[in-house]
Amino acid sequence: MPDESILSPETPVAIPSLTKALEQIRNNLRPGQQSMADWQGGPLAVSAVPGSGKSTGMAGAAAIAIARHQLHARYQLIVVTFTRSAAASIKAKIRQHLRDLSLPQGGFSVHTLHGLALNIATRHPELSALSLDTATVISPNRTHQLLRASVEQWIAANPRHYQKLLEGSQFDGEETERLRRQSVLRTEVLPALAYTVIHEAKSSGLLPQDLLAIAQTQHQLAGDDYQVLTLAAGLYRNYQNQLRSRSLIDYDDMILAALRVLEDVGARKLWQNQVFAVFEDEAQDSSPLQTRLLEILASGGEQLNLVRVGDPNQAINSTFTPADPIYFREFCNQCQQQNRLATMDRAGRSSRTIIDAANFVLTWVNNYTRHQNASLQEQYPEQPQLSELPFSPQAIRPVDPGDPQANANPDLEDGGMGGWGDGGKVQTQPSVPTQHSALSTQHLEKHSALSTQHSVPTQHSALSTQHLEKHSERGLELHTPSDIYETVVRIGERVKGLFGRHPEHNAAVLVRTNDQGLFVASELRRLYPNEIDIFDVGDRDRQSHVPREILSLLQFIERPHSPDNLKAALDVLLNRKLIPSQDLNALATAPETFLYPGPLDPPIRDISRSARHLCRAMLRARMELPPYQLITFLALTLKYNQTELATADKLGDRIAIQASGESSLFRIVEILTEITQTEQFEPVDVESSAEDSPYTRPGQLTIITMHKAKGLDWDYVFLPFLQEQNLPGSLWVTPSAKFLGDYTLAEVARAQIRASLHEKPLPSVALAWEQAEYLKTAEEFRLLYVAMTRAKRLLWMSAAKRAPFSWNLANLKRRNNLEEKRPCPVIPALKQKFPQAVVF
Ligand SMILES: Nc1ncnc2c1ncn2[C@@H]1O[C@H](COP(=O)(O)OP(=O)(O)OP(=O)(O)O)[C@@H](O)[C@H]1O
Repeated sequence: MPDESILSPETPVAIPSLTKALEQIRNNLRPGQQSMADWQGGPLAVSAVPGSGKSTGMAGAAAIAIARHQLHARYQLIVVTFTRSAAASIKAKIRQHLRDLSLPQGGFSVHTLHGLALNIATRHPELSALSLDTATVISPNRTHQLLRASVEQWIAANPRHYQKLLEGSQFDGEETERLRRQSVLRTEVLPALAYTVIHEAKSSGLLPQDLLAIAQTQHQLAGDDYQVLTLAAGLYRNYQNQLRSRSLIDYDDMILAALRVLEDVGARKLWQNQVFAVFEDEAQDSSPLQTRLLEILASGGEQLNLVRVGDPNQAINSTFTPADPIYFREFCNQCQQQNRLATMDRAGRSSRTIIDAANFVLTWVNNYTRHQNASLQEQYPEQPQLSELPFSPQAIRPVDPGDPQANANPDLEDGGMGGWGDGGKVQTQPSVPTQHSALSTQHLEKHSALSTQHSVPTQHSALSTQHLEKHSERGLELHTPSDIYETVVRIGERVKGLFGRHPEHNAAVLVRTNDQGLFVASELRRLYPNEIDIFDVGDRDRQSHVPREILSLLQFIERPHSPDNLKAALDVLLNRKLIPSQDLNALATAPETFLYPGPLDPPIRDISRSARHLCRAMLRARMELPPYQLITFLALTLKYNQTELATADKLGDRIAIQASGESSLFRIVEILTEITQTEQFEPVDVESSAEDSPYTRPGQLTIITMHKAKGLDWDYVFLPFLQEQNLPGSLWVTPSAKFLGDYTLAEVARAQIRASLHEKPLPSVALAWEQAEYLKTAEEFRLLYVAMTRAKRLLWMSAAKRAPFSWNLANLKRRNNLEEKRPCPVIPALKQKFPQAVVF
């Protein structure tokens, strides 16, 4: 590439060494990535397949743009991505490039979309009507008090409409049934409707009155006996009033507040003058409103300096945000017309077989959906084309020889010993007779049906070893364990074998739900104590343990004479390993004797001394510290790590704002109780670079949901429990709410809002329900695709023959609620296409 395309002719100092260094960055990129590096201005869309190096390419392109345009702290490149961890990782990459180029670090900043919006909104409180000194950001869940209060207000103000809901599709007036229905409506159906609709409408920029206007354009939609959108608009209005009266804001408010700021000409100019361009990663996940924000920031000059990089096939947020993949596809189409679309279809992450399997699934699912679409079209001939296909037809291709990525498209080096054969070996030649091998042998014996069922045992292992030699080279395994317990044993054995040979590699089990993750983690810990290094991300995310633990301790210091409070506090200390194991009930039954014994009380046992000491220290702190400082004190007492301390601080700030000056311990406990009961209090992520990510450490088996796994990769990826019930699954009406009909109000409302946003006619209730189902199915298949494309060397997939309907851990431990389950429809198709990969 000639020098002048790296440093533009306007660049005043064309330093030869800098030019060379920039060229080197560019040369280390693939052709698709280079099109980002060559960007000089104007809009650019980059549609990229999984593993093609979007973030790597964007970091290189960002460094080149910063150097080329001599950006600095007052005229910056803004890089935006979806999650905090992705932001930390791309920031680290850009910093490294700038260090290599000996350039200052001020020419760029990296944000999440919400972080950027909050930044803009809080700098201009007078325009945004949002100030963090007076407002608190919340992310209410379905049972949040705000939603319940909005529902109650609506019921009180709309008795006739409510009566209609109570009557449902049929009602004989029986009193117990009426009470039951009331309870279902108040606690389940209406809060769910409010939760879904408020988020859908608000993040699309619709106000309650807009929703009402949409409802009123439509006179009597077929089947809309409950006037769902009118009802939803009422709930939304109440919610907004509640927020305002309590000085709270939610995440959607932040984007709206930032847009309000940018509507002001002066403020807009101020921001635009500081922004040279915006680079957006994961663009398929942005809602139209978020995109609007970026467009405004990027249009300070003569043209729109906006580079959007994404993969419409990895859009997995469309069922809970309005980030429908059609928006990014549209942007790509517009750019294509101006010859400003680049594609990146080469990817070096996965082995060829894994790439083949992912490509196969993409095509298969589109064909499968086309069929479904055709039959719906027959059912509803008057409606326009239902929806787009789940996937854009973009195939992943392995990289060309000479690619800059070392060891691209890596094969599985498994010594020909992989697969269930590792498990088989344990069965035939148990290693050291540890407690574990006894356990797993016992386990395997329980499952001996699995070997005898399929073939004579010896023949089976011979067969499978032979089999494995072939397919393990290929890096794809398709298992059909007899049930979910055997699934975990197969994973455990396989992981042990692989890590035994390659301790430098990493692995992950990707699950569809947190409950499944909890089950896998608990089974693996039981079967392989201290043998497999497990990192259960769900467990960490339940950092709701921070609010819960602090609450238990505060409740204790507020009412130390309550045996329940003392017991809960001691439980926390024991869980954190701050006191030795002992019978806590014995201590908790007589709090006073335990805490401040009189001269006649029997002496305390040595083992309980540290417990008494810690409890007394906490009670002393109550006397000596102002209430807000107690949270920090307790966090230190619990010896929290860095992330937990940061989370506790965030919690303290949040409570201080919400209590607005009323700083009694009683009030703090009250607020914290509400937070633990109704919110997912998000833990603080302490920044870590991609290389040092806690999710991908060598020798570690990470258990993580498919959603969270996005953007990450591992050498070995296990996808268990691919049952049709979970993937794609189907929308479901709880039996308790069936009196309203065979659909949920929330999904119908969402489909109607979406149709209106996409400027299509509002669908009837029956069709809205079908569309919601269609949307969900498409997204579930994209989720599977994301999960499959996380694997580098081994992709292990399984659909057990027997699985539970619900994944309640207590029931699963009793092993009595398994049912025959059909596999996800992709699995039989994959088996047919890749017979070598089938493991019996
Ligand atoms: N030009 C390159 N040179 C060397 N390695 C590269 C290059 N581009 C990408 N890689 C490597 O390829 C892998 C995938 O890259 P990256 O995570 O950026 O992909 P992605 O497109 O963002 O993936 P996904 O969308 O699936 O999350 C990483 O290990 C990265 O280091």
